[in-house]
Amino acid sequence: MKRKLLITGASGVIGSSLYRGLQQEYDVLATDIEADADQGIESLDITNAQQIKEKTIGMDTILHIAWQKDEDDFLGVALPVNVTGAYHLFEAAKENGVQRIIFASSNHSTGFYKVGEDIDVNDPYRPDSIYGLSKCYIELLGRLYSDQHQLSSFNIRIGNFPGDDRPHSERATHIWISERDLVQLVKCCIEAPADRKYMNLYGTSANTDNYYNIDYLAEEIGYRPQDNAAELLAAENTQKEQLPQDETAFQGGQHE
Ligand SMILES: NC(=O)c1ccc[n+]([C@@H]2O[C@H](COP(=O)([O-])OP(=O)(O)OC[C@H]3O[C@@H](n4cnc5c(N)ncnc54)[C@H](O)[C@@H]3O)[C@@H](O)[C@H]2O)c1
Ligand SMILES: O=C(O)[C@H]1O[C@@H](O)[C@H](O)[C@@H](O)[C@@H]1O
Repeated sequence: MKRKLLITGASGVIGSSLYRGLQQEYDVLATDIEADADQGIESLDITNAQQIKEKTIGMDTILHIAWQKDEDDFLGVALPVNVTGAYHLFEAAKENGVQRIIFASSNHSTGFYKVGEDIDVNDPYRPDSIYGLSKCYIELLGRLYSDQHQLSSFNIRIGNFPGDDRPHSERATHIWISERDLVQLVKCCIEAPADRKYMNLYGTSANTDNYYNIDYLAEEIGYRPQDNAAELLAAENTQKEQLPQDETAFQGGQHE
């Protein structure tokens, strides 16, 4: 029987790619705040605890992608929508015996490390914004629920996924992830053994000069990225120098 997968934020840039890429293999319930009957996307607002309780019944895995763009407005958006929504989701998952939540976290949870600094996925958080900080909070919500309850929690710190499958800045070439690599990575997270209770990982393609070491993911969860931003640019004769440069010294750079 196919695994039952709930996707939140399925109409967005990342959500729609993942919905497309995963719907053959899994029994997907695709949701977003805006329903889209033509695409098979049902309405689910992550701030509505009751709706979340209903939609998580019988699910094996939740792919939590929904996010209201917050422009670093903690009190107005990040806290009441994104943080609160994640809390409702973890609570409902616990009550309904969901096995794993995979959360679309971000490189901005550690974006204040300097360019050139080698960082490991277990290094301390260094959010570069209120946005990044709320990602840290939700990652730790996952840590708590995995330690305290039967829930497994995976946080993918996604690099840069612009939607047209190519990097648009010099900075992006260090953290870019292609659509097929992201789909593969999420499948690896879904299929990782059930006793793997908690995992943080960076989600990028196999970019030359990647900011993060992701090689160990091949052995740990079977992730073997096929794409590389530098090779893609070389194939189309674009030099990195021709792309917009980021003057900040921090890995999180400008919010693109
Ligand atoms: N695109 C990237 O480069 C990137 C990188 C790192 C992390 N992320 C994370 O991935 C996720 C998706 O990013 P995206 O680029 O696809 O953004 P997006 O804005 O295209 O998608 C977000 C989706 O969430 C939905 N949404 C908003 N409020 C909602 C609510 N209250 N309830 C349910 N759904 C709601 C929106 O309608 C939208 O379809 C976000 O959590 C983002 O932080 C994205
Ligand atoms: O760092 C980046 O490029 C990306 O980071 C993600 O967290 C944001 O959701 C996305 O809008 C940015 O483009």
